[in-house]
Amino acid sequence: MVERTDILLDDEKKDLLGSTEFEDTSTVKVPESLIDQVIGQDEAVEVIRKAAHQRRHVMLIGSPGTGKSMLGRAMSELLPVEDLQDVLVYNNPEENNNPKIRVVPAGRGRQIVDAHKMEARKKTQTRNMFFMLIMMGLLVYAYYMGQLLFGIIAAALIFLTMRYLIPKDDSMVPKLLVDNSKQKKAPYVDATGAHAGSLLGDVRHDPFQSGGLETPSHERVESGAIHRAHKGVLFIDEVNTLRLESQQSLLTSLQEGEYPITGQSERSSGALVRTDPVPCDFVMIAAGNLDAMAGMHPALRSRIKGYGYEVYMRDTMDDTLENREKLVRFVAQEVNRDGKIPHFTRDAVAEIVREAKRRAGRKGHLTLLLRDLGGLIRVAGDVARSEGAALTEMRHVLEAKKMARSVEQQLADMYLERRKDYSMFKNSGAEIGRVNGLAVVGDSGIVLPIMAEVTPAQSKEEGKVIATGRLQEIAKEAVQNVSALIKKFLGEDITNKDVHIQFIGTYEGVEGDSASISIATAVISALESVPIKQNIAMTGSLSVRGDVLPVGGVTQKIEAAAQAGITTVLIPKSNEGDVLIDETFRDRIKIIPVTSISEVFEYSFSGQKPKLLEKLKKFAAEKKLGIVLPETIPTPSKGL
Ligand SMILES: Nc1ncnc2c1ncn2[C@@H]1O[C@H](COP(=O)(O)OP(=O)(O)OP(=O)(O)O)[C@@H](O)[C@H]1O
Repeated sequence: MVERTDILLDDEKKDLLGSTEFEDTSTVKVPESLIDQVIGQDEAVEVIRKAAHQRRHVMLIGSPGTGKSMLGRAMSELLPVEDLQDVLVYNNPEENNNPKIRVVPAGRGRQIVDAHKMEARKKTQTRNMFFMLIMMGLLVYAYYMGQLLFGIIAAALIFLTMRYLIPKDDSMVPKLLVDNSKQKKAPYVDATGAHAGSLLGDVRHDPFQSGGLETPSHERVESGAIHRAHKGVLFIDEVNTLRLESQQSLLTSLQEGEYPITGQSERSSGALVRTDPVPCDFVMIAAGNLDAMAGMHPALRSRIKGYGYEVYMRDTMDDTLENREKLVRFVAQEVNRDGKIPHFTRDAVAEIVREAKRRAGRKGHLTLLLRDLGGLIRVAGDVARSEGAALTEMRHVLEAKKMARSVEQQLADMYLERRKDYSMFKNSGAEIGRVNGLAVVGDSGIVLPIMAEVTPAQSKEEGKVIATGRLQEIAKEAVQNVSALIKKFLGEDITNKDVHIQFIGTYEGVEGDSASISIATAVISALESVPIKQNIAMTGSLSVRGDVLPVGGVTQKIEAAAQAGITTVLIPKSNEGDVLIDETFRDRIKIIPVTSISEVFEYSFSGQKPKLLEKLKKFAAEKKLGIVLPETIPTPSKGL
């Protein structure tokens, strides 16, 4: 069995950036178009290009921060700008509540409105001139009649009437509903979380609904996101969060390519108004995670399926030199986009690449959760800037890593503190039925103590497995599977016993089966009264044959164990390559990859275990589970 403390160290000794030539990121070439800046999502990029050409809708499903909205913006750059149009809404003198719609080429709308305004202004000026002449005549007449005071009062009254009571006649001036005059590319409209009004358009309420003081209804019409996205891209993240009625209306607008605007609030005077259909010929990008897809209106989903593309965004990309070079470009892109932070030195970029490997949590991969990585780049740049440094260096990135902790990491630290306060976990000595398991909360690891206790069965018929600690589906199943295995494993009838398994301090709930080797160890320890070393923590999934299978988040788990003062951690051998622990922890923890549950026992049980060994041998002899056993359970090696 190999003990590894140097996992991935060899790899780090190599230059992470290979022969990529650059001194700092200021010399790295960044492509101009947004679509060429997208990293690691080749399939999505190809689909977006195709969909832009064919004007098809796209559904992008995947983790947040992988570039979904970036692809939406990129698509808008690919759509032809010549097709853009302006939309005007006009008063309808015959039916005030049914404003008329006119579509003109982009830029023309503003000219039309200006021309109408000019005309209305001229009309008002002529009218004002007329009133002025009357006032002057009145004053002259009053002067000659010796009634100047009366004349002044009358003129003032005429002036006030003209100024405040006679409304300006601009009811014929259309309103520019969609203005594309300044657009250099097709519009990109983000309608994430939009309520009905902002998505589909609205008509404002008018408190003065009659008597000549009312605002003409066409002036109260407001465009919706679907109209502003006409000939462009409508991006909706978490499409399932839109109300079902809104999704239904969205579907209608997709099918028709036009959608009238009406007041969305039933009790408002706006609800009486309904315009002619307003064009909304957009390409939709619906984004979200798998839940979003499940919660989506089925008809809307099938429309996208039938008339568009669906892509699953990737979370990681292969760790090749070519992809590392793309990350170099990513750093340059993010620095340029920020505009304030200094460029990165080669070493600083190497540290970012290392972090991308670490965050991938998978052997031979680099993370594509690039928004988060971009966050780290900005914090590092800010640290450098606050020091007045000309370039962002590696030490700034290391400093930023300490500062840019996610809420989950902060939460994990809080739990750690709390557990320390109440001595909830141990890192020395040995104890029966108690294991330091490991789990991941968000993107942070935590030590998750698991206790097992065996008591005579409460029910007469059969003993039960009782697991507590807010276990969710998969975790519950894991507990059941492990207990079945243990019964088989020990070859002992434990049907007359209740096995209590408690996950301690799991306020955040437990999901997954990565604690199954810990559960097995805790239960067997409790059944056989063999103490477990508390300086050891472990993670791994257990097959029904007794093999230790891979789990997720090993790096974070190992770091959490080290932070809790644990000195040895057992991980599945197949996860060996995924380990990329932070330098600060490297000397503090020994990592032992294991392949079978017997190895787990070998390392974690303390003292002599003749009875257990006997059982294991018998068990192996029956070859039920294919476990290879040592001749004797050895005294564990130094430091364990
Ligand atoms: N694949 C990528 N290539 C280059 N940059 C990326 C990529 N993914 C994310 N980024 C960077 O992260 C930023 C945020 O990403 P974006 O908003 O597109 O993610 P998203 O998938 O839409 O997330 P959410 O679903 O949370 O909105 C981008 O503006 C860009 O700077």
